[in-house]
Amino acid sequence: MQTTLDDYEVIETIGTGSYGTCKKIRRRRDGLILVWKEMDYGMMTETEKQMLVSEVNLLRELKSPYIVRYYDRIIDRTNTTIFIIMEYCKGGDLATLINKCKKEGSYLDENFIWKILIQVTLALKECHERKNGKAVLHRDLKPANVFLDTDKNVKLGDFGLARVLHHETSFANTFVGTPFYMSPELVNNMSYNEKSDVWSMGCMLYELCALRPPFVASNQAELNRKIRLGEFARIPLHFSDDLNTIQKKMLQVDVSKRPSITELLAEPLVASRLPKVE
Ligand SMILES: CN(C)CCCNS(=O)(=O)c1cccc(Nc2nc(OCC3CCCCC3)c3[nH]cnc3n2)c1
Repeated sequence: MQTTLDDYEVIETIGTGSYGTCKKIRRRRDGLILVWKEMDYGMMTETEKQMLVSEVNLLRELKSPYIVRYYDRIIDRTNTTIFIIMEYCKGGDLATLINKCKKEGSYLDENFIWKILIQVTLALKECHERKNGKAVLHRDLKPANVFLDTDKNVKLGDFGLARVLHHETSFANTFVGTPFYMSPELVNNMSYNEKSDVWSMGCMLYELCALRPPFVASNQAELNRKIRLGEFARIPLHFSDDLNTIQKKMLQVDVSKRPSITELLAEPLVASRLPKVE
């Protein structure tokens, strides 16, 4: 049934993303804690609004324990705002966790990093499997978009929203952060594909270990050059050769040599760590 804003009570603002504000809310009827993301569609063209509607409809279909659960959407026409209601992830995002480790001068636990790798890969598998012919590519995989629940299980968030925002006219597109995770094919203006998400995941895995991205530069041209070259130092020696091996496979500049999600899940180092299907 269609819910209204009155069915929820705002607890606090969690933060502001590239598309709008994220608030922690409580569903009045049962006290369930959720979040909503407010997006002002007032400035969007008809095409962008259509894209937003289709992205939200795709979000509804993504059902995986490793993807932030979509609950509902409320459209407030008077303020041209759409509220997308989703599962609240108590553990926060990985960007916050990485910054905490940097400050403390400590590394993340290797087993925790493997767990993140496995769960993000399973989340992407769910998305890449064609949903009635449409694969949902994340396009904006980064630590700030990976959340943790109470048991420190991964919850991939903000799916699809990235695509709406990468549309030329959208305001957000002009002020997004440095694209450290941009794949070589994107740098070379080729099309984004499923293996581009694997590249971004390789960059994220590197950053979880080294507490900095594999390619760093002070400007876009320099960053593009480094990404095209694809050279980076080994992850810290603190981490195993196994983790280093799998991480290097994901950062293959040549797309044909880079594993797909399915090939990644078949890698012995990964397959041996997959949750047993109950
Ligand atoms: C901007 N950073 C400093 C983060 C500040 C805020 N800390 S934090 O690490 O995200 C944090 C702290 C505690 C709980 C949660 N839970 C949470 N957050 C979401 O989005 C956060 C939002 C994403 C866009 C940018 C602003 C923040 C969710 N989306 C769907 N479920 C969500 N659950 C997040």
